[in-house]
Amino acid sequence: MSKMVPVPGRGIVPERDIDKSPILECIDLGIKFGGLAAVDNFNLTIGRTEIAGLIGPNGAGKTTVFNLLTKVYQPTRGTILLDGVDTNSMTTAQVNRSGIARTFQNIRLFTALSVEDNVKVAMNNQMHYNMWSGVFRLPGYWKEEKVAHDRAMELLSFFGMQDLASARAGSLPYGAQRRLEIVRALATNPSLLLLDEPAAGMNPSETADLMEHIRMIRDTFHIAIMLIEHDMSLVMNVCEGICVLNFGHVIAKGTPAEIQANPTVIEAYLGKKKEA
Ligand SMILES: Nc1ncnc2c1ncn2[C@@H]1O[C@H](COP(=O)(O)OP(=O)(O)OP(=O)(O)O)[C@@H](O)[C@H]1O
Repeated sequence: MSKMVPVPGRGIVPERDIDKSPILECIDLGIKFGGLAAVDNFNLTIGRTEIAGLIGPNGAGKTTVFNLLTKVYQPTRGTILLDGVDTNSMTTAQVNRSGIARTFQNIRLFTALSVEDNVKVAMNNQMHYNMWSGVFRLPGYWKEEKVAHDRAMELLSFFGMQDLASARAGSLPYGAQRRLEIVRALATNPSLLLLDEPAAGMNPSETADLMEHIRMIRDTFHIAIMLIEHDMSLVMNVCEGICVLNFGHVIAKGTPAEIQANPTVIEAYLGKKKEA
């Protein structure tokens, strides 16, 4: 884990990312549903290869932040800069092509398709053969198919899932389905990977394996990862910077050690958790 250092205007940044511009900047981001400000005055900067955590009690606004970043929701106010580019006018698909991929709290796979096809469908935004090549199975189609197959197998191997390539996605055990979701997100070639409760429903050994893979993703693909997670041991072990939300507001930002020692956080979140 790289040392976190304070940089004026950017908060704390992993030392290795200091000379690189941030991958994500949220400036005064907010959204209202009716009268409720689900997220308000949200400011956060994420370094190019940072593993960042977004935590907070149930209903704090964490998933809403992911929905704003991926343009499922249009912000009521504020700006999102992805690699320095304002995403205001972008659709969800455009944001994905520009570099943000996500997984969901509830698994969303094509359960009737094979594991490999699930990955290939995710790659679709990068396939270049035209319709006629596909319909008539022309050489361009087969060439792209080979590239897609090789890439899918490479990504599946990363998670040790290559032998499951032809299995039906819906037949996989729960933990493997969660890993496949991450593979599908990686297949879109993101520069920022958003993971919404990746350890939910996993047993302790699967969670430990996931932690290892989150670090490996960062080190292999050199991308940033932002994760929402209720499993505090995972968050405190893998995240370099942590942002804490409560009732839609950022109540703390800092390193795992700073967050664990922050009285406001303990009162709002960790303290409550311990009492439960
Ligand atoms: N589409 C919507 N319409 C109205 N209210 C919404 C909508 N989406 C979210 N909210 C509200 O915004 C608040 C934040 O919800 P959100 O799902 O972002 O919380 P969360 O921190 O992800 O919670 P959890 O940990 O339980 O998943 C909640 O009060 C929720 O009811």
